[in-house]
Amino acid sequence: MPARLSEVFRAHPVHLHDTNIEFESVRELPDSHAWPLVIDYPSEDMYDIEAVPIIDLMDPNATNLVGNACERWGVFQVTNHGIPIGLLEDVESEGRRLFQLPAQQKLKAARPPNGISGYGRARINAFFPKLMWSEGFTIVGSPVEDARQLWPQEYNTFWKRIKERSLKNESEGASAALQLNSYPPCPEPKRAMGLAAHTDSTLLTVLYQNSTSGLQVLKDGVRWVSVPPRSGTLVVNVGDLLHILSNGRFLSVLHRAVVHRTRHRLSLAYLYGPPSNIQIAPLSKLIDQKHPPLYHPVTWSEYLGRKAKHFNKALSTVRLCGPQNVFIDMNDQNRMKVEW
Ligand SMILES: C=C1C[C@]23C[C@@]1(O)CC[C@H]2[C@@]12CCC[C@@](C)(C(=O)O1)[C@H]2[C@@H]3C(=O)O
Ligand SMILES: O=C(O)CCC(=O)C(=O)O
Ligand SMILES: [Fe+2]
Repeated sequence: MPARLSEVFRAHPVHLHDTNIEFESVRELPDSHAWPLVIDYPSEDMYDIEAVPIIDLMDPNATNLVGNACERWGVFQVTNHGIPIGLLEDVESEGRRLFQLPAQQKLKAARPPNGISGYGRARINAFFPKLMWSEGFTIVGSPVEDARQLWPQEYNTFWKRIKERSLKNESEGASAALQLNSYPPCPEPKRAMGLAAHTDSTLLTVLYQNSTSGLQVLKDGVRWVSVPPRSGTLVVNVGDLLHILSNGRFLSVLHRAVVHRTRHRLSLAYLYGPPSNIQIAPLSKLIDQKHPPLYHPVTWSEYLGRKAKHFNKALSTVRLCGPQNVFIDMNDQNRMKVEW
């Protein structure tokens, strides 16, 4: 089994870069990118009855609020998080500069089929018959070599800003990936998909979105709820590893990104997990006779391998047999939620 994140996909190559389009110049949605009509596409006259909780991290009750949000939603937004907005805007503008490059230039830093870092489509494209209306750039470790390919003359600006401001590396006790996502304007947004429904494999994902909406989360398995951007606010998603660590008490949230007719959306996802070779198992203090462990121990590396093979069914592949007192978790018919 690979120990480092960068080695995970050697055994799970995906070939995704053979048909690339210049999104900005396309006037009609090509058949390759035409999905069935998007249900719950956000509309001006539709408002959500329930909204994703917004939590002020300086609130004395913040810990409880976070716990409740993780149990009910698997997602919440935070204010007063201490991350300077200027830092996020700097990374956003570097991302914008990258995605504005001509396709041929970006492809010089293409993520190899068996690699983790670089430019390209989200790996999850491999599980769908249609292509997504987005492009991404994944950074694990230093992006210096990719930056050298993208901007041979002045690669320093990009990698210094990204490295100094946003990445922790594996030697500092955690693993993380930074994912820059770009969703160009789309001629037929209701028939396109920016990023299809998925859960993240992380412990937590911290997401910054520019001023254009697009992120939606599935609530109670029945409706897509939009998470509109609010200045200075970050979105936090519960990932599959936290779902396992909490023995199913916290829900990894199914989410997707829809696209817009005229607006270009950018998001930055900080995908945070444990050191890649540390085993994650349900916490012993959550286990008793009424609550037996529901998941096998698994490392992030192993889990990413399962995700690469089974995609949204990965969580059920590490599932042990269920307890007596369960009901089907509406967020995903492949898994179950425990009654607490
Ligand atoms: C560490 C990782 C999590 C991730 C795969 C990756 O290697 C880097 C990109 C991450 C991302 C972002 C978009 C959605 C996602 C499912 C994908 O295909 O790439 C996630 C992966 C994940 O959380 O499993
Ligand atoms: O762009 C978004 O809002 C979602 C991005 C996302 O889900 C991801 O990068 O994993
Ligand atoms: Fe995600």
